Amino acid sequence: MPTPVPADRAVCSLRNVSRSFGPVKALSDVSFDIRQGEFLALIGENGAGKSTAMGVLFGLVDPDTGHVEVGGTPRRFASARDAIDAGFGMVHQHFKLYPELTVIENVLVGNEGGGPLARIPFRAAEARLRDIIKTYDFRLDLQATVADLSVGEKQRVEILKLLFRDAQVIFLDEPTAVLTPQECLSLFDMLRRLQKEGASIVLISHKLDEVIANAERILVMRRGALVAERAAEATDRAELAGLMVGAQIEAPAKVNAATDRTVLSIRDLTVAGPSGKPRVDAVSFDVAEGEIFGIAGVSGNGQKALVDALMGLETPTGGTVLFRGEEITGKSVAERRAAGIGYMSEDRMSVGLAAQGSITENTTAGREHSAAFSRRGWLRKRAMTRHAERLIETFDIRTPSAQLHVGKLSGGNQQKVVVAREVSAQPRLLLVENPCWGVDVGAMATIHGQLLDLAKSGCAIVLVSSDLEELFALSDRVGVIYEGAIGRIFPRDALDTFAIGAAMAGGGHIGDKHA
Ligand SMILES: Nc1ncnc2c1ncn2[C@@H]1O[C@H](COP(=O)(O)OP(=O)(O)OP(=O)(O)O)[C@@H](O)[C@H]1O
Repeated sequence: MPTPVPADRAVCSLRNVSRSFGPVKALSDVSFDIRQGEFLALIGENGAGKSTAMGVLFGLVDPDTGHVEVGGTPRRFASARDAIDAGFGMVHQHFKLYPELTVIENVLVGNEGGGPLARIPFRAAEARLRDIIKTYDFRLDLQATVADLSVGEKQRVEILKLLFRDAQVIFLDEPTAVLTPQECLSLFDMLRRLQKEGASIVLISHKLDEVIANAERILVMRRGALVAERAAEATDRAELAGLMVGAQIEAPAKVNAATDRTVLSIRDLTVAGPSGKPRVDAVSFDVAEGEIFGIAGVSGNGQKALVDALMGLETPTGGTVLFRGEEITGKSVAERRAAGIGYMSEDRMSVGLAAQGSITENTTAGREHSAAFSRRGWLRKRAMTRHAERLIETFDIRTPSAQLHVGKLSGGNQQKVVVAREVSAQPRLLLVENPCWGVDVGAMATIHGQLLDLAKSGCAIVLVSSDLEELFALSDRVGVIYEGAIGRIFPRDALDTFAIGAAMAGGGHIGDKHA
C-alpha cells in the first residue's frame, strides 16, 4: 500500500534524466515532479519524448544519466508489477483485457502474480469492487463478459483494475481517442473525483482543448527537452500549439471539391458476423469525385469490416460495390490497388508497415517494379531513397535518415510514413481509417492538408474516424455507423457534435439510409 504524502510533496519525479537512442536524443536533462492530488498533462509533438519519459518512470527504459525519485527517494522499478505495487498505474491506448472473461475475472486475473492484494478472498474482492463502482459511479456490471462491453466500458474496466490495486498515480495515454463525446465527459468526471480523493492524474494527449479543460498544470516537451510549464487557466490552444512546435499552426481550410461524378457506389453491402448478426448490415452510399465521405462511430461497430470489404480484405455476403461504374465486389486487393484504390489502415504495424523495413522500403512498398523505381529488372535504389527523402521533407517525418527501420520511429512518425506512402501513390479512391491516430497538432494539420489536396485533385475519400473534430474539418458528408448499419447521413452544414454523438450511441433516427 503506498504511503500517502503531503500535498506539497512530489509523489514521484524525474531528476535530470537523459536518454539517447543512437543519434536521437529522446530525453535531454528532463526534470519534473508529479504532485499528490494534481491533474497534470504532458504534451508535445510526435517524438518529443513523452513515452520515453513515462518508460523511465515505470522502469521500462533505463536512463543514460539521471534517476527517478518516488516519495523523495531514488528508486528504480524492476518491472511493471513493481510499479503497480508502488501505486502507479497506466491506462494504455490499447486495452489489455481478456474478452472472454467477465469484468471481475479480468480484475482478479492480473492480480494472481503477487502484490499486496494477491490473496484477498473472492467475496472480499467482490465487495471491494462494488464499493469502488459505487463511489465513482462506474456503471459497470461485474458479471458482464468483457467482449460485450462498449469501448468506454472496457476503459472503465482498465481503470477499475488500477483502483483495485490502489493506484495513486494514474497515467492515461490518449484515453479519449476511441470514446464518444458523452463518454469523454463521463471519463473526465470520474478522473476528477479520483483526483479529489487524492490520486494524481497524468494525461498524455494531443487534444489541446481537452488538456486545457481538465488538467491544472501542463508540461510541454519539445525534441527531448521540457520547454514550458503552464497553468491550464492561464493558457490557450494557440499558445500550447506554438510552444510544442515552435511555430504557429494553421489548420488547412476545407474547400468543396466534390463533383457530380460518382466514383464509389455501394448498395446493401453486407458482411456476415460470427453469431449470425451481420458486422456490416445492408450499407448503401455513394462517394463522388473530390468528395470526402466521413464515417463516424464508436470503434467496433463494423467500420473496420466495411472498409475491409471495400478493399477486398473481407468477402461480402450480400450487396454490390461499384468503382467508377464497374463492379468490383469480387475483385482481389491487388486488383483494387492496381485500379487506383488506396488504403490506409488504422492498424499500422500489422497491416500498414513493415517494422523491420527502412522508411525507403516502406514508402516504395508495392511499387518497386514501377518505372520510377526499376529499370530492366534492376531496382533503382537511389531513386527510391530520393523518393523517401522527399516524403520525409513534405510530411515532416522526424528521423535521422531514410534508412532507419520504421519500428524505431515514434508512433506519430510511423503514422506519417503510412500517410506519405498512400497519398503519394495518387489514388482515385482512398479508404482511410483514423489517419491522425496519435499524431500531434502540427502533423495533423499536414495530414489534413494532404487529404484535402488529394480530394481537390479529384480523389474520392472514405474517411473512418473516431475523432469528430477531424470528421467535421474534412468531410462533405458524415454517415454514422452503429451495429453495422449506417443509420443517418449528415450533410456538412448539419454537422452537430451531440446529435452525431447520440447516433453513435445508437440513438440516431433510422430511416434515411440511402444518401
Ligand atoms: N527503442 C528505440 N529505438 C530507437 N529510437 C527510439 C526508441 N524509442 C524511442 N525512440 C526515439 O526517441 C524519440 C522519442 O520518442 P517517444 O516515443 O518518447 O516520443 P513521443 O513524444 O511519445 O511521441 P508520440 O507522440 O509520437 O508517441 C523519437 O525520435 C523516437 O524515434
